[in-house]
Amino acid sequence: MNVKPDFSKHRNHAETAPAFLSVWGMKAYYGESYIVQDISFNVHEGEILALLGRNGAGKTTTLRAIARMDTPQVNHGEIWLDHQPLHNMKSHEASAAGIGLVPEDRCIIPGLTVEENLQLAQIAPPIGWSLDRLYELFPRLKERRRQEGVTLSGGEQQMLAVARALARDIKVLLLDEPYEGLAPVIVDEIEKTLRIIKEQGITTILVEQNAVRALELADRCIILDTGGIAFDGTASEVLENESLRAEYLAI
Ligand SMILES: Nc1ncnc2c1ncn2[C@@H]1O[C@H](COP(=O)(O)OP(=O)(O)OP(=O)(O)O)[C@@H](O)[C@H]1O
Repeated sequence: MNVKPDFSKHRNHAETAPAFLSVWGMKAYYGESYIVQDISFNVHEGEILALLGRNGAGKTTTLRAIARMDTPQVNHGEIWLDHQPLHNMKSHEASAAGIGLVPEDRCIIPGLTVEENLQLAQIAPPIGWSLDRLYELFPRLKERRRQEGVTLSGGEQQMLAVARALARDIKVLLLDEPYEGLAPVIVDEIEKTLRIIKEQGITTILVEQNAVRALELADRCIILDTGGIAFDGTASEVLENESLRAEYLAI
């Protein structure tokens, strides 16, 4: 008999803990396609949450919904950030409220230097870290500040994308596959930076295909499976649970 493991006992965190970022009953669609299917979860202030799951599980869609991008359409549920109702906001308002989305394609602006990319992020309030503070965190960006952003290496572009998010006054960093296509030594460097960002009190949601690396960094983990939450618990619970990893993460 093939008995499917039951991880549902882990699903109750969203109902019990006080939240900094809270997603409740969120349903997200691309046109007629029902992608994120009534999910609820909490993120606590200062923690790193790994949002994991197979290809197509709905991770990027969830990040985009929280950031209030034009797509997907969220037609049910609530999203609260530090007592502010994100579900009533457009993306620029969510950004002003403290959401910093770093998309998978990094979106470095062509024709602008590293420094101009950072300055552009600070053209309107709320302004976050100063250029000096950003360059202290990312010395490589300081070395290359006069270089056109799109000519940086993949790792450097990822650093620039994260720095650009921090250049605004954010409360939550949403990172979509920051390790994608990067050599392990560069992943080490970015991971180190994310630990420093955490020490500065910023809350992070990390979507990553490299589940082991993400779990080593994260405090908590949510696993999505076909648009629903299959697991909500600590990162170490996932690392220690072989059947859970095999079932949803293929690791
Ligand atoms: N713009 C879109 N229009 C229609 N369907 C979309 C769109 N973007 C994503 N989808 C669909 O939504 C589902 C979830 O996609 P999503 O990108 O959120 O998954 P994911 O978990 O981030 O996957 P991956 O790890 O492969 O990036 C997929 O079936 C995908 O084909």
